[in-house]
Amino acid sequence: MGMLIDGVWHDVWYDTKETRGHFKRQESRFRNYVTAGGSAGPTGEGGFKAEAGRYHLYVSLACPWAHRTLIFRKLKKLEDLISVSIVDPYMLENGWEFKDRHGGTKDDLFGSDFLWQVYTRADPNYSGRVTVPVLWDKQKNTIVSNESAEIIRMFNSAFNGLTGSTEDFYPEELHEQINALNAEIYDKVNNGVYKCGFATTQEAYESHIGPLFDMLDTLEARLSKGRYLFGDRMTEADWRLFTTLIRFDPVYVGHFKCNIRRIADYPNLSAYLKDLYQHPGIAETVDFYHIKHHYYGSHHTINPTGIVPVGPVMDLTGPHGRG
Ligand SMILES: N[C@@H](CCC(=O)N[C@@H](CS)C(=O)NCC(=O)O)C(=O)O
Repeated sequence: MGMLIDGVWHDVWYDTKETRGHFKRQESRFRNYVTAGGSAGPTGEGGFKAEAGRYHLYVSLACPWAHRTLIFRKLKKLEDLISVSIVDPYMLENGWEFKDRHGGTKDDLFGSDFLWQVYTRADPNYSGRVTVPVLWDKQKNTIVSNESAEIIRMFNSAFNGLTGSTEDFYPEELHEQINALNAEIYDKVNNGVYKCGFATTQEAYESHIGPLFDMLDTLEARLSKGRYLFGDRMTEADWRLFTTLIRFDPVYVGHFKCNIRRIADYPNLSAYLKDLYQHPGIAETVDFYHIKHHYYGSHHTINPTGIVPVGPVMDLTGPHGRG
């Protein structure tokens, strides 16, 4: 674990001293958008036109944020258009690495050993964390974006003319409602589990675990009324929630101490999780080896022995009853 300071790698853990034990996630730095015609998106610069073979995605199969982008690449039929490299599950003193083992790959573009070398290719003086996912432009030789929430929106619509896939997971009429629900789920659930797990004081941990489970209770009730978060309509909000739910019982309950209840204890959330897992193509994007080995094996401040628990037994393939 570490970060780049003026283009030089430093091995440092998250600093929670100034925040009284609270984990604060850093804002993503590269914020351009790929668009159908290459015009600028809501942030960043223009010039990133949707083209087959032009973009490359760097992901971790362990990371819930990167997982969103792999799901959208699958749902929107982008696999032949956008290539992928997968980092090693373990993120240690050199940060994310390319090791070509356990289903991880080498850096297919540059043969780098470490992901930070991809960041310094885009900006030799980059300062900040070196995170996945990264969307790379092979033409301009730079990073388009390292913000998953924005990458999935590009995937949702920018390439439609090339793929013919017009399914819309961010429909215009629901923009406001989706944004509002995303914000709450992000704060209390997606990032909430990290705030519990990376807290370094009892007080900080306890201040985040209540809101996390209150929100899961709210979502449990909401999912008793409709198949998806917005009734019959599957949206990006479902997929953003999915990547946290699928990691919850195997990792967040134990490793991040989010153990008031398991997802398995919530009838609607657990059936909803199964339903999404069984959606065509999705199970292939879920890799429990990477998920478990990454968290339990990379965070030595939390799990010094690095031992990866064998359980839990999960039933994701049985009937979900939500059709
Ligand atoms: N806001 C970013 C967050 C990405 C993120 O934090 N990824 C984690 C992995 S789950 C990471 O790469 N962490 C490395 C670090 O913080 O040094 C996004 O959603 O794309």
